[in-house]
Amino acid sequence: MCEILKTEAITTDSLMITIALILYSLSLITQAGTAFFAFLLAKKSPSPFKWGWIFLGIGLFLMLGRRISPIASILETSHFNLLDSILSLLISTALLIGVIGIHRLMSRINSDNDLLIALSQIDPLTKCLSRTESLYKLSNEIKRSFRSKNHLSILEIDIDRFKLINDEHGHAIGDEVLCSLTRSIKNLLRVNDHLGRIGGEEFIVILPETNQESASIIAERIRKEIEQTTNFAQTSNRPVRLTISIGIATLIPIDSIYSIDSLGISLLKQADDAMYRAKNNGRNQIAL
Ligand SMILES: Nc1nc2c(ncn2[C@@H]2O[C@H](COP(=O)(O)OP(=O)(O)OP(=O)(O)O)[C@@H](O)[C@H]2O)c(=O)[nH]1
Repeated sequence: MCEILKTEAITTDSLMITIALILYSLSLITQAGTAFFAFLLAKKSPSPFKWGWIFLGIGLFLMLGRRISPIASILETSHFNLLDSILSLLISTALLIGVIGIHRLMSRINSDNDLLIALSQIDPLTKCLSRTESLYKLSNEIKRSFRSKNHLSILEIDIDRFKLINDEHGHAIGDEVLCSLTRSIKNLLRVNDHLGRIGGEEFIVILPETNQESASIIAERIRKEIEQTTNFAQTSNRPVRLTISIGIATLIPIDSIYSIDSLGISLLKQADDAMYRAKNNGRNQIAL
């Protein structure tokens, strides 16, 4: 009888030892996997986050000793603590879930960030460049013009009597007209040119490596195309036609005492003054 009880106790003990060993091993594998995952994320992440992941990975890696020592102790002495093995697995699992959670949160923040950057660069209605991005592109092109010693031209385009279009057809049709006009202008530009909306019905075209003569030819081509288009609003029951006035300004890249920002502002002012001259001379024309 005593012998049977002793055998049963030994069997139960071996089972418990096996369970504890399995739990500690699972905990070890989970934590090693988490450390490996953190190193993998470090490789893919940009600088500020990279170091966070590296230190987390190193911490998890060093803590593997805490998972290995109970396994070694059981194998050496057959002493085990079932509760500790359960806790060990719970801690490793919690660490893995935590790392996955932080990774998902950071991916979300990154994609929201990308969206915000895209929104600040693109005009939400017409999908051409926003005013901020247009001015940024302009200062970059001014720098490039000085480096390459090539002329740079800009066009300021303003729709003539756009208020009348809004009043006659409604604001929604007015918005459709702005979108169609953007598409029409884009179709006439080269891939290196930039088109941006800098005001309600005011656009800028940045023409790199373009002198005043070429800029006038491009401006006239755009003006003519818009004048000849028979309808800018497909959803309107009456066709919407329009004309535009264009002011042209050209930068000649000779040594200047002015900063890039002042040159950009002055170029915009020249184009704006030219555009108002075109308006004052009767609209539907280009002016230098
Ligand atoms: N539909 C629509 N209209 C806009 C938008 N932004 C500005 N506008 C309108 O554009 C019109 C601009 O009017 P004005 O500045 O008087 O100029 P205009 O009527 O085009 O006349 P000129 O420029 O002198 O030829 C206003 O009626 C604004 O409400 C927009 O995003 N959508």
